[in-house]
Amino acid sequence: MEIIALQASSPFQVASATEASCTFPSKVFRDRSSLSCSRSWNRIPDDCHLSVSVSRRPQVPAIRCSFQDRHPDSGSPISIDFAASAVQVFAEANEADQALVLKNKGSESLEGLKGTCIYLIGMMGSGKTTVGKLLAEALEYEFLDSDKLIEDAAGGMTVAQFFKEQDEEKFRNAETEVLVKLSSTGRSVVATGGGIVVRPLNWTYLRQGLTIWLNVPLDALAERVVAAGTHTRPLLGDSQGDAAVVKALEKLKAIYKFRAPSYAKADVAVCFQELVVRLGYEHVRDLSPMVIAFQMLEEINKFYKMKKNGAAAA
Ligand SMILES: Nc1ncnc2c1ncn2[C@@H]1O[C@H](COP(=O)(O)OP(=O)(O)O)[C@@H](O)[C@H]1O
Ligand SMILES: O=C(O)C1=C[C@@H](OP(=O)(O)O)[C@@H](O)[C@H](O)C1
Repeated sequence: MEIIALQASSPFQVASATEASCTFPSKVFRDRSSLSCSRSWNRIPDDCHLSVSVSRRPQVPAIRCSFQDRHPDSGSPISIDFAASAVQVFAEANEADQALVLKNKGSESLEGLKGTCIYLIGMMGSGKTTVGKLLAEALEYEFLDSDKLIEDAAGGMTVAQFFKEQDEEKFRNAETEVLVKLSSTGRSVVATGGGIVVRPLNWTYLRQGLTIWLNVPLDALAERVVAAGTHTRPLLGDSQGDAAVVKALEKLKAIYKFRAPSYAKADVAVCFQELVVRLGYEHVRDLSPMVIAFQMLEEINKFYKMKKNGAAAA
């Protein structure tokens, strides 16, 4: 049997509970880490369609399956091993299984975290609050929202009122004060305000916890914040009507340009665009909060594993 490294392959797609398929080579498999191919052949026919049976066990971090057939041209035997990444398996599981897996995964992460606070950072609308709540539940951590803590400290004044009646500088001072208090706590997932990263002083406190950046494409953010109403996010102004998404996107672009290097300082990042490609989805809106929370836990575990290996090697 001729064995040649596979050059082009496609996203591994789970079609149903028991069927998965992979079509060569019309689509390019972009995430090589989640596909391993033990054997291949020298010319892959354009229309070669491979079907495999998959054991669906979401509790298992990754599934492997193998496929055996004959090469359509030469008739020689072929054998291919696939491995789907953990998030691919998770994304295909039903909600009840996902809840269970998230809980198990959360328990696994506790060993590395050792009670460390988690600070979620990212642009406004990136899902820090939505996903943060799920993450806190999985870890049995407390969920806190820095905007909410600022509002409470200001006697219930909303963030939007704060910007209107005082100014951004005073809001940022209040934000730092909240962060100072938070830095002496543990076992919390904190959804921070999108602008917390710009003050270098804030990093002194953020660094006492684990920072996770939710890296979401700006066009998806613009859609979300307009759907939620831009009046709640004073830096975007009040964009309404047909051009609202376009206007919000322009503002987000300007803000992001300035902040991107600060977000990139996070210990861990979850890149939504990468996740979309890996899962073979069309759009960021296809990523459920559960899938994002799962991927966060994956990244947290990876981070502490690398840290442990680094310490052992030193
Ligand atoms: N994965 C997601 N899928 C769909 N909608 C989402 C997702 N994450 C967040 N949202 C929606 O986007 C808006 C902003 O989310 P939120 O969690 O408040 O962001 P942040 O706290 O980062 O500002 C909310 O209306 C929320 O329901
Ligand atoms: O990006 C920012 O500067 C801000 C984001 C908001 O929080 P969210 O990121 O939770 O929307 C809030 O703190 C305030 O409107 C300022």
